[in-house]
Amino acid sequence: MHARPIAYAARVTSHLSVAVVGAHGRMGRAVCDAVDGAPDLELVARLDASDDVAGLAGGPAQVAVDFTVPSVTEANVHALLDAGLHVVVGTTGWTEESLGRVRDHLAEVSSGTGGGPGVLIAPNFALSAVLAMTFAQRAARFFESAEVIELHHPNKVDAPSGTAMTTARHIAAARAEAGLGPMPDATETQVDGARGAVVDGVHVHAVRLRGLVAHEEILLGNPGEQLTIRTDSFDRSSFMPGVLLAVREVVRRPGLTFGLDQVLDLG
Ligand SMILES: NC(=O)c1ccc[n+]([C@@H]2O[C@H](COP(=O)([O-])OP(=O)(O)OC[C@H]3O[C@@H](n4cnc5c(N)ncnc54)[C@H](O)[C@@H]3O)[C@@H](O)[C@H]2O)c1
Ligand SMILES: O=C(O)C1=N[C@H](C(=O)O)CCC1
Repeated sequence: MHARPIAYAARVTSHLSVAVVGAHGRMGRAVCDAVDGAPDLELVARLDASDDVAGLAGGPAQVAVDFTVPSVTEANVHALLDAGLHVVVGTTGWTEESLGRVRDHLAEVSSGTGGGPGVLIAPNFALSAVLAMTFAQRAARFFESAEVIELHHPNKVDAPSGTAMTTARHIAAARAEAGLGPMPDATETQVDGARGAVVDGVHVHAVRLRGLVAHEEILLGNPGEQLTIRTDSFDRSSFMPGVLLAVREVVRRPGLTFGLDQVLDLG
Protein backbone atom coordinates (compact mmCIF):
# COMPACT_ATOMS: atom_id res chain seq x y z
CA MET A 1 0.00 0.00 0.00
CA HIS A 2 1.35 3.44 -0.91
CA ALA A 3 1.77 5.64 2.16
CA ARG A 4 0.85 9.29 1.98
CA PRO A 5 3.21 11.86 3.54
CA ILE A 6 2.61 12.60 7.20
CA ALA A 7 1.31 16.06 8.04
CA TYR A 8 3.42 17.61 10.77
CA ALA A 9 2.22 20.47 12.91
CA ALA A 10 4.07 23.57 11.71
CA ARG A 11 5.21 24.67 15.18
CA VAL A 12 8.12 22.77 16.72
CA THR A 13 9.23 23.85 20.18
CA SER A 14 11.64 22.70 22.87
CA HIS A 15 8.84 20.61 24.39
CA LEU A 16 8.92 16.84 24.16
CA SER A 17 7.49 16.18 20.71
CA VAL A 18 4.94 13.39 20.41
CA ALA A 19 3.45 11.48 17.48
CA VAL A 20 0.28 9.46 18.03
CA VAL A 21 -0.14 6.27 15.99
CA GLY A 22 -3.74 5.09 15.78
CA ALA A 23 -4.78 8.72 16.19
CA HIS A 24 -8.28 8.20 14.75
CA GLY A 25 -9.19 5.45 17.21
CA ARG A 26 -10.97 5.70 20.57
CA MET A 27 -7.73 5.81 22.56
CA GLY A 28 -5.74 7.66 19.91
CA ARG A 29 -8.19 10.57 19.91
CA ALA A 30 -8.11 10.80 23.71
CA VAL A 31 -4.29 10.67 23.71
CA CYS A 32 -4.07 13.46 21.09
CA ASP A 33 -6.29 15.65 23.30
CA ALA A 34 -4.29 14.81 26.44
CA VAL A 35 -0.94 15.55 24.77
CA ASP A 36 -2.37 18.76 23.32
CA GLY A 37 -3.43 19.83 26.80
CA ALA A 38 -0.09 19.04 28.49
CA PRO A 39 2.09 22.13 28.90
CA ASP A 40 5.36 20.22 28.48
CA LEU A 41 4.36 18.12 25.45
CA GLU A 42 3.85 19.01 21.81
CA LEU A 43 1.64 16.95 19.50
CA VAL A 44 3.52 16.98 16.19
CA ALA A 45 1.93 14.14 14.20
CA ARG A 46 -1.27 12.10 14.05
CA LEU A 47 -0.97 8.85 12.12
CA ASP A 48 -3.50 6.18 11.35
CA ALA A 49 -3.81 3.09 9.16
CA SER A 50 -3.04 4.77 5.82
CA ASP A 51 0.18 6.40 7.09
CA ASP A 52 3.68 4.91 7.06
CA VAL A 53 5.30 5.28 10.49
CA ALA A 54 8.72 5.10 8.80
CA GLY A 55 7.94 8.59 7.50
CA LEU A 56 8.53 9.92 11.03
CA ALA A 57 12.30 9.44 10.55
CA GLY A 58 14.12 12.76 10.52
CA GLY A 59 10.99 14.63 11.67
CA PRO A 60 10.42 16.45 14.94
CA ALA A 61 8.78 13.60 16.86
CA GLN A 62 10.84 12.22 19.74
CA VAL A 63 8.25 9.87 21.22
CA ALA A 64 5.56 7.86 19.42
CA VAL A 65 2.50 6.57 21.26
CA ASP A 66 0.91 3.48 19.67
CA PHE A 67 -2.75 2.64 20.27
CA THR A 68 -3.53 0.57 17.19
CA VAL A 69 -4.47 -3.11 16.90
CA PRO A 70 -2.70 -6.23 18.15
CA SER A 71 -1.91 -7.41 14.60
CA VAL A 72 0.21 -4.35 13.70
CA THR A 73 1.66 -3.00 16.93
CA GLU A 74 4.86 -5.05 16.95
CA ALA A 75 5.73 -4.04 13.37
CA ASN A 76 5.04 -0.42 14.31
CA VAL A 77 7.43 -0.60 17.25
CA HIS A 78 10.27 -1.99 15.09
CA ALA A 79 9.65 0.66 12.41
CA LEU A 80 9.50 3.43 15.02
CA LEU A 81 12.79 2.27 16.56
CA ASP A 82 14.35 2.28 13.08
CA ALA A 83 13.00 5.81 12.67
CA GLY A 84 14.90 6.83 15.83
CA LEU A 85 11.96 7.35 18.21
CA HIS A 86 11.20 6.30 21.76
CA VAL A 87 7.94 4.36 21.88
CA VAL A 88 5.04 4.11 24.33
CA VAL A 89 2.62 1.27 23.58
CA GLY A 90 -0.86 0.72 24.95
CA THR A 91 -1.96 -1.75 22.30
CA THR A 92 -2.55 -5.28 23.55
CA GLY A 93 -1.52 -8.66 22.15
CA TRP A 94 2.09 -8.84 23.35
CA THR A 95 3.67 -12.23 24.08
CA GLU A 96 7.02 -13.24 25.61
CA GLU A 97 8.20 -13.89 22.02
CA SER A 98 7.22 -10.47 20.61
CA LEU A 99 8.63 -8.72 23.71
CA GLY A 100 11.86 -10.68 23.19
CA ARG A 101 12.13 -9.44 19.60
CA VAL A 102 11.73 -5.84 20.80
CA ARG A 103 14.44 -6.43 23.44
CA ASP A 104 16.76 -7.78 20.72
CA HIS A 105 16.05 -4.78 18.50
CA LEU A 106 16.73 -2.38 21.38
CA ALA A 107 20.04 -4.13 22.08
CA GLU A 108 21.02 -3.64 18.42
CA VAL A 109 20.26 0.08 18.37
CA SER A 110 21.45 0.94 21.90
CA SER A 111 24.52 3.13 22.24
CA GLY A 112 26.43 0.53 24.26
CA THR A 113 27.02 3.04 27.05
CA GLY A 114 23.70 2.52 28.77
CA GLY A 115 21.93 4.99 26.48
CA GLY A 116 19.62 4.46 23.54
CA PRO A 117 15.91 4.44 22.87
CA GLY A 118 13.25 3.34 25.29
CA VAL A 119 10.10 1.31 24.69
CA LEU A 120 7.43 1.31 27.40
CA ILE A 121 4.59 -1.17 26.89
CA ALA A 122 1.69 -1.24 29.35
CA PRO A 123 -1.44 -3.37 29.02
CA ASN A 124 -3.30 -0.82 31.11
CA PHE A 125 -2.45 2.80 31.95
CA ALA A 126 -5.24 3.34 34.50
CA LEU A 127 -3.90 3.66 38.04
CA SER A 128 -6.75 1.53 39.46
CA ALA A 129 -5.95 -1.29 37.04
CA VAL A 130 -2.21 -1.12 37.70
CA LEU A 131 -2.89 -1.32 41.45
CA ALA A 132 -5.42 -4.15 40.99
CA MET A 133 -2.83 -6.19 39.09
CA THR A 134 -0.21 -5.48 41.76
CA PHE A 135 -2.55 -6.36 44.65
CA ALA A 136 -3.66 -9.56 42.90
CA GLN A 137 -0.07 -10.65 42.40
CA ARG A 138 0.69 -10.01 46.08
CA ALA A 139 -2.45 -11.79 47.30
CA ALA A 140 -2.23 -14.82 45.00
CA ARG A 141 0.03 -16.98 47.16
CA PHE A 142 -2.43 -16.85 50.08
CA PHE A 143 -5.43 -18.38 48.24
CA GLU A 144 -6.33 -21.84 46.95
CA SER A 145 -8.34 -20.49 44.03
CA ALA A 146 -8.04 -17.48 41.74
CA GLU A 147 -10.04 -16.54 38.64
CA VAL A 148 -10.11 -13.39 36.51
CA ILE A 149 -13.20 -11.82 34.93
CA GLU A 150 -12.67 -8.98 32.46
CA LEU A 151 -15.62 -6.92 31.22
CA HIS A 152 -15.39 -4.54 28.25
CA HIS A 153 -17.30 -2.61 25.62
CA PRO A 154 -18.50 -4.81 22.72
CA ASN A 155 -16.28 -3.02 20.14
CA LYS A 156 -13.13 -4.36 21.73
CA VAL A 157 -11.16 -6.35 19.15
CA ASP A 158 -9.43 -8.90 21.38
CA ALA A 159 -10.17 -11.33 24.21
CA PRO A 160 -9.02 -11.94 26.81
CA SER A 161 -7.98 -8.35 27.47
CA GLY A 162 -4.27 -7.58 27.72
CA THR A 163 -4.86 -6.61 31.33
CA ALA A 164 -6.47 -9.96 32.14
CA MET A 165 -3.67 -11.87 30.37
CA THR A 166 -1.08 -9.98 32.43
CA THR A 167 -3.06 -10.41 35.67
CA ALA A 168 -3.36 -14.16 35.10
CA ARG A 169 0.34 -14.51 34.29
CA HIS A 170 1.28 -12.59 37.43
CA ILE A 171 -1.04 -14.72 39.58
CA ALA A 172 0.40 -17.90 38.06
CA ALA A 173 3.98 -16.71 38.64
CA ALA A 174 3.23 -15.83 42.27
CA ARG A 175 1.57 -19.22 42.86
CA ALA A 176 4.49 -21.07 41.26
CA GLU A 177 7.00 -19.10 43.35
CA ALA A 178 5.03 -20.02 46.50
CA GLY A 179 4.99 -23.68 45.49
CA LEU A 180 1.20 -23.87 45.08
CA GLY A 181 -0.17 -26.63 42.87
CA PRO A 182 -3.16 -26.59 40.51
CA MET A 183 -6.37 -24.96 41.79
CA PRO A 184 -9.22 -27.19 42.97
CA ASP A 185 -11.72 -27.82 40.16
CA ALA A 186 -13.82 -30.96 39.84
CA THR A 187 -16.08 -29.54 37.12
CA GLU A 188 -16.69 -31.44 33.89
CA THR A 189 -17.75 -28.87 31.28
CA GLN A 190 -20.94 -29.60 29.31
CA VAL A 191 -20.29 -26.85 26.74
CA ASP A 192 -16.92 -25.76 25.33
CA GLY A 193 -15.73 -22.52 26.88
CA ALA A 194 -17.97 -22.75 29.94
CA ARG A 195 -14.98 -22.33 32.22
CA GLY A 196 -13.43 -19.56 30.14
CA ALA A 197 -9.90 -19.45 28.76
CA VAL A 198 -6.96 -20.83 30.72
CA VAL A 199 -3.88 -18.60 30.91
CA ASP A 200 -0.93 -20.24 32.66
CA GLY A 201 -3.41 -22.37 34.62
CA VAL A 202 -5.64 -19.43 35.63
CA HIS A 203 -9.21 -19.29 34.29
CA VAL A 204 -10.03 -15.99 32.54
CA HIS A 205 -13.60 -15.02 31.56
CA ALA A 206 -14.40 -12.25 29.05
CA VAL A 207 -17.69 -10.32 29.13
CA ARG A 208 -18.63 -7.92 26.28
CA LEU A 209 -21.51 -5.62 27.20
CA ARG A 210 -22.90 -2.40 25.75
CA GLY A 211 -22.35 0.44 28.19
CA LEU A 212 -19.08 -0.86 29.63
CA VAL A 213 -15.65 0.67 29.07
CA ALA A 214 -12.96 -1.44 30.81
CA HIS A 215 -13.39 -3.43 34.03
CA GLU A 216 -11.80 -6.38 35.77
CA GLU A 217 -12.50 -8.53 38.81
CA ILE A 218 -9.98 -10.82 40.38
CA LEU A 219 -11.62 -13.42 42.62
CA LEU A 220 -9.45 -15.16 45.21
CA GLY A 221 -10.97 -17.93 47.32
CA ASN A 222 -10.19 -19.99 50.39
CA PRO A 223 -12.46 -22.20 52.50
CA GLY A 224 -15.06 -19.85 54.00
CA GLU A 225 -13.72 -16.60 52.54
CA GLN A 226 -13.23 -14.60 49.36
CA LEU A 227 -11.18 -11.56 48.39
CA THR A 228 -12.48 -9.59 45.39
CA ILE A 229 -10.28 -7.00 43.74
CA ARG A 230 -12.14 -4.85 41.21
CA THR A 231 -11.04 -2.05 38.90
CA ASP A 232 -13.40 0.07 36.78
CA SER A 233 -12.48 2.49 34.02
CA PHE A 234 -15.75 4.34 33.42
CA ASP A 235 -14.12 6.71 30.95
CA ARG A 236 -10.98 6.77 28.77
CA SER A 237 -9.79 9.80 30.75
CA SER A 238 -8.71 7.21 33.35
CA PHE A 239 -5.85 6.10 31.08
CA MET A 240 -4.48 9.56 30.27
CA PRO A 241 -2.36 10.41 33.36
CA GLY A 242 -0.59 7.06 32.93
CA VAL A 243 -0.02 7.61 29.21
CA LEU A 244 1.44 11.09 29.81
CA LEU A 245 3.64 9.75 32.62
CA ALA A 246 4.90 7.04 30.26
CA VAL A 247 5.73 9.61 27.55
CA ARG A 248 7.80 11.61 30.03
CA GLU A 249 9.49 8.51 31.48
CA VAL A 250 10.31 6.59 28.31
CA VAL A 251 12.92 9.12 27.14
CA ARG A 252 15.00 8.46 30.25
CA ARG A 253 14.55 4.69 30.39
CA PRO A 254 16.62 3.01 27.69
CA GLY A 255 15.54 -0.53 26.83
CA LEU A 256 12.21 -2.25 27.36
CA THR A 257 9.91 -1.43 30.27
CA PHE A 258 6.78 -3.60 30.59
CA GLY A 259 4.00 -2.34 32.82
CA LEU A 260 3.31 1.07 34.32
CA ASP A 261 3.96 -0.42 37.78
CA GLN A 262 7.65 -0.32 36.82
CA VAL A 263 7.65 3.50 36.84
CA LEU A 264 5.42 3.98 39.88
CA ASP A 265 6.87 3.77 43.37
CA LEU A 266 4.61 0.96 44.59
CA GLY A 267 6.87 -0.09 47.48
N1 LIG B 1 -3.02 0.18 27.68
C1 LIG B 1 -4.20 0.74 27.96
O1 LIG B 1 -4.38 1.40 29.00
C2 LIG B 1 -5.32 0.59 26.97
C3 LIG B 1 -6.53 1.26 27.15
C4 LIG B 1 -7.51 1.14 26.18
C5 LIG B 1 -7.26 0.37 25.07
N2 LIG B 1 -6.08 -0.29 24.94
C6 LIG B 1 -5.75 -1.06 23.76
O2 LIG B 1 -5.41 -0.12 22.73
C7 LIG B 1 -5.73 -0.68 21.46
C8 LIG B 1 -6.61 0.29 20.71
O3 LIG B 1 -7.86 0.42 21.35
P1 LIG B 1 -8.97 1.41 20.78
O4 LIG B 1 -10.18 1.19 21.59
O5 LIG B 1 -8.41 2.79 20.65
O6 LIG B 1 -9.17 0.80 19.32
P2 LIG B 1 -9.77 1.52 18.01
O7 LIG B 1 -10.19 0.40 17.12
O8 LIG B 1 -10.75 2.56 18.41
O9 LIG B 1 -8.50 2.27 17.39
C9 LIG B 1 -7.46 1.62 16.71
C10 LIG B 1 -6.95 2.61 15.67
O10 LIG B 1 -5.75 2.05 15.09
C11 LIG B 1 -5.81 2.33 13.70
N3 LIG B 1 -4.88 1.45 13.00
C12 LIG B 1 -5.08 0.18 12.56
N4 LIG B 1 -3.97 -0.26 11.92
C13 LIG B 1 -3.07 0.75 11.96
C14 LIG B 1 -1.74 0.90 11.48
N5 LIG B 1 -1.11 -0.08 10.81
N6 LIG B 1 -1.09 2.08 11.71
C15 LIG B 1 -1.70 3.10 12.36
N7 LIG B 1 -2.97 3.01 12.83
C16 LIG B 1 -3.64 1.83 12.65
C17 LIG B 1 -7.28 2.13 13.33
O11 LIG B 1 -7.58 2.70 12.08
C18 LIG B 1 -7.95 2.83 14.50
O12 LIG B 1 -8.10 4.21 14.26
C19 LIG B 1 -6.36 -2.05 21.74
O13 LIG B 1 -5.35 -3.03 21.68
C20 LIG B 1 -6.84 -1.91 23.17
O14 LIG B 1 -6.95 -3.13 23.82
C21 LIG B 1 -5.12 -0.21 25.88
O1 LIG C 1 -10.86 -0.92 25.55
C1 LIG C 1 -9.93 -1.72 25.42
O2 LIG C 1 -9.73 -2.37 24.38
C2 LIG C 1 -8.98 -1.90 26.55
N1 LIG C 1 -7.94 -2.63 26.36
C3 LIG C 1 -6.92 -2.90 27.31
C4 LIG C 1 -6.87 -4.38 27.61
O3 LIG C 1 -7.13 -5.19 26.71
O4 LIG C 1 -6.51 -4.75 28.72
C5 LIG C 1 -7.01 -2.05 28.55
C6 LIG C 1 -8.40 -1.76 28.95
C7 LIG C 1 -9.22 -1.19 27.82
